[in-house]
Amino acid sequence: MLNFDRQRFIGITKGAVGLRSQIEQAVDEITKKQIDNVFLIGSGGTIAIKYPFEYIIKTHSSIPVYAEIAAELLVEGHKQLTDKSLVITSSLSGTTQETVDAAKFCREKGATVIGIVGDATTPLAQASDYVFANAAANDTLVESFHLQLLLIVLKFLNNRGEFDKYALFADQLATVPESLVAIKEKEDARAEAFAKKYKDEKYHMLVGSGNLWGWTYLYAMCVLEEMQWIHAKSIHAAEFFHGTIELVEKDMSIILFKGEDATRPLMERVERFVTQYSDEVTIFDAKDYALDGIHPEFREFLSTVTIATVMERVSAHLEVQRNHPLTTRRYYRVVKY
Ligand SMILES: O=P(O)(O)OC[C@H]1O[C@](O)(CO)[C@@H](O)[C@@H]1O
Repeated sequence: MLNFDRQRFIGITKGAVGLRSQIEQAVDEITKKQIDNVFLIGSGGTIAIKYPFEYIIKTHSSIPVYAEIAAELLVEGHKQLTDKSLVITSSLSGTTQETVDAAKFCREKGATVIGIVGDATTPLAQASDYVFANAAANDTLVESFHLQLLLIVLKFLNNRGEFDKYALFADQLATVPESLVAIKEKEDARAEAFAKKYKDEKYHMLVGSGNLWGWTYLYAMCVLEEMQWIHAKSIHAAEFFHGTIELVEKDMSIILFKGEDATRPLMERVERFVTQYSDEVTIFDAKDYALDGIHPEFREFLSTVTIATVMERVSAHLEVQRNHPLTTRRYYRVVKY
């Protein structure tokens, strides 16, 4: 496969699931603190990868959960943030200033801070009470962070008596790295065809919901806009009919990310509409991807990793077809703002 190193990918994803015992030990300690609420904090891609966990906690637990953008939290504060809050934050570089500052702010309030990083010596790690480190890069960060977050969040719900199948789930998670490679292999030709067809497309609408809303926001902003300089809008399937609908044209590129959670009918409603009025609808459906070691009832938790692993193939081909490296920036960390 184009620009893909199997061994590196397996090493990173196995590194994430291999943190299981460290995560369980930390979560057991944290649970003893009688946590009242959970804050999921990040910036850009790292808040986007938290949104599925806001969804998972809302739909599986009675504990209040808040997904907060780091810079916004810093200026407005949060009355629910206390010494009984569990804060989960992440930064691959460990140096994104507003994320690091938000972790420090939460710690000053007495909250317990978990930091997920690529390197345990970075500022976010130093600002956290519990650190999970797994080296990754932009092409693997969603898989790495999502797998760790699944272990953290579902173990926490297990300790609260809200997810009794955690041990089985965590055992089965170990099979995911190999499945993801097989999914990439299956989808690579389709990803290449998409990149060839849409390399000069000026605008894409991306629609997602539930577990995949964060991914939809991430792919539009952090990949198409940031890494490819292509205009893109992320639209929640439930909101599609409340505005965006009026822009649909026969030649409008519309990308649908379909997951396997309770919100799937919202995506099906959008699909029925857009396939009638646009000839350029591309569907990436988590249901199409085999996860042999995973019990069907756990599949909804993995939509983000399967879709992200496929879209990494799309990004790899877009970069080549458009002759625009995914790493090129003209402003981000280049100029001051
Ligand atoms: O994970 P880090 O190193 O904090 O980087 C966050 C940055 O990376 C991105 O997620 C993608 O480049 C941006 O949206 C965000 O600003």
